[in-house]
Amino acid sequence: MAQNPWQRPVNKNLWVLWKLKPFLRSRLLLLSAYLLAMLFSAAASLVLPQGARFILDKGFHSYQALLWISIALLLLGMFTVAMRGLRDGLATWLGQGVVADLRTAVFSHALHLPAIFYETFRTGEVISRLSSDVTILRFGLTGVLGRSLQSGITLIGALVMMLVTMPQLLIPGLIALPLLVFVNLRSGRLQRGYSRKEQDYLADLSAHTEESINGIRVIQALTLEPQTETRYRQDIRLLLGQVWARVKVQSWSTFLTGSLVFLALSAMLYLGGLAVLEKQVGMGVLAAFLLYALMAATSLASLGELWGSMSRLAGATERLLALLDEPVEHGGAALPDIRNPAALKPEFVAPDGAGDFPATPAFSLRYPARLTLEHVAFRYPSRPDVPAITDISLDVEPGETVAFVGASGAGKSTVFSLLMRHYQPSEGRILLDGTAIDAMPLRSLRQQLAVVPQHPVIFSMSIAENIMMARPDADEAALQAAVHAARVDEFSDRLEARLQTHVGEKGVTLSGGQRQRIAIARAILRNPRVLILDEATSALDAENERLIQEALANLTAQRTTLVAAHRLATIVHASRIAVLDQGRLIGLGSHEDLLVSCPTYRQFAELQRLHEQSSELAVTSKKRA
Ligand SMILES: Nc1ncnc2c1ncn2[C@@H]1O[C@H](COP(=O)(O)OP(=O)(O)OP(=O)(O)O)[C@@H](O)[C@H]1O
Repeated sequence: MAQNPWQRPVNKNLWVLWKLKPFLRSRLLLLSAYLLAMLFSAAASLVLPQGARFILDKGFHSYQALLWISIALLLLGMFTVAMRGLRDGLATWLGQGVVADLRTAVFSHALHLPAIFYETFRTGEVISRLSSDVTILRFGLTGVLGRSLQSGITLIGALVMMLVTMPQLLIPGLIALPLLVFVNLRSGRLQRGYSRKEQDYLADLSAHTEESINGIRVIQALTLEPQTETRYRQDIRLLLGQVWARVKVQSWSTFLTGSLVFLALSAMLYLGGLAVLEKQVGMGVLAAFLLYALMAATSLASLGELWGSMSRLAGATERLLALLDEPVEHGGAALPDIRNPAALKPEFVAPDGAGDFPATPAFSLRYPARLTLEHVAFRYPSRPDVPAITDISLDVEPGETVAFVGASGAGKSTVFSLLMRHYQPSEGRILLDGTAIDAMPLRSLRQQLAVVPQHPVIFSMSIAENIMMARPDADEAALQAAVHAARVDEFSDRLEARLQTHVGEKGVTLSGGQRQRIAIARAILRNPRVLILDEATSALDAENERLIQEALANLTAQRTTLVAAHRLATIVHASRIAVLDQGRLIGLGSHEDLLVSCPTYRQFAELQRLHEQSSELAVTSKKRA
């Protein structure tokens, strides 16, 4: 995994902006039109002071001259504002387009980042980069392209015109110029540092906000509101500290550059006034010179701003591009090539293995898979000294159901994660029909599997949409069949909008068991070759579990199934049972065999029987009461 951008060395220069070049490449025509509009706009504003010079020196000689010069000035002014409008419009279009592409690239990339990335990188941080850094980029880029770039050209033009008009008056300007450049460079550098930290603190704040709002029920239940509020206040204080530091530098810089500019302008006015009094030049020439000087000063101020915003832009760009540098899942879908933004269009995204397996597989054309684990060992990257799985070998026949049994933390879910290729085994390999899963396109592999997890993730949409995610083009009959088989209709029929009922964020309006039923319906609809049930019925009551077990029995009969379960009722139906203990496979066989050969299993079965008996007793006495 690449270095966590959180700890990346701070980029000290603006070259990072050069990396945005690929995003401009696909917009060369727009870029050329923008550059032309900007050049015309700069040239036209540089001609305007000449109009003032003519009016003052020649305009008062005759009525006709005054009229013609005024008309010429009007036309020039209109041309200038037209070019300016065009420049701003094109700049916005260009800037927004670049940012939209970059944002899409980062989001697509985030979709393909491996599990380990999300273990070390807070989701709130990713969201903050995609929101606040993108906002900085959006406004910054549009501003830089809109005004500031032209300022550079105008500054050079104004200096040349000043040199041509009254070279001797340039001296105060030439004295002030290096000082102005120094102040701007210094403040730009300081602002960049503060701005980067500001964004880091903002990301921290977003991450904490997200964590707190997501865990609001736990916070309220543990009455942690005051501590959470204190942490939030601390985050805000840190953030404001950086903002204040940056604003202080910004204000000082504005004050110093403004003072220097006025000093230089006053000196020019005085020296120029002396030349007019001594009749060396006309009023018009001095007026034109002063207008150029003013133009140069405002351009310089604008360039100062450009330096500041380029610094902020560099920080935001660096943070976004850092995400793009993170390696994606091994064998993951083809990534959008940032050098080719055309690749960001949907048809280019994730073509990997798409043809290997149809998205809507007709089950009759399929066959159950053979699954083989060969000396598989694994340690979580975030905990490399503790083995999670040690030397597991297992051959699961096509259509067989193998139940994984073991204490909490024995490694059941880890085996499933390895099978889904969320992680790579540290040793050994996993084969599907004799092919190492590493060698398969990730998409093909995952299209053949379906997992019903212990804690299903439900999205903020309707029940039907949540189920259809498993197979977006399934027809109504298939949906209804899955809904019925998973007993979703048992609760959806009681809701006013039935399957169209919106379930709220993360399915908050549903019970744990109802969420599990939706997840089971997804798996039924997906119709996979290998079904993984990771304590899929743990949140169901006995009655519903019995009903769903029937549906699951139909489902598992036709495919290879791996089950992690605690309840004996589920386990005894499996063809074989794999007993795990601290990541090792310590027993494999039927329920009856293991009762004889595996003391750990015997103990487990005994405990389960006692547990189930006491649950039944509790239910019976509750019913009696
Ligand atoms: N993301 C992770 N990073 C580091 N260690 C992990 C991670 N996930 C699980 N582990 C560790 O790996 C071991 C196996 O965990 P696993 O979740 O596979 O157990 P399990 O048998 O499924 O447990 P349960 O029945 O409680 O779900 C445990 O010691 C656990 O702490």
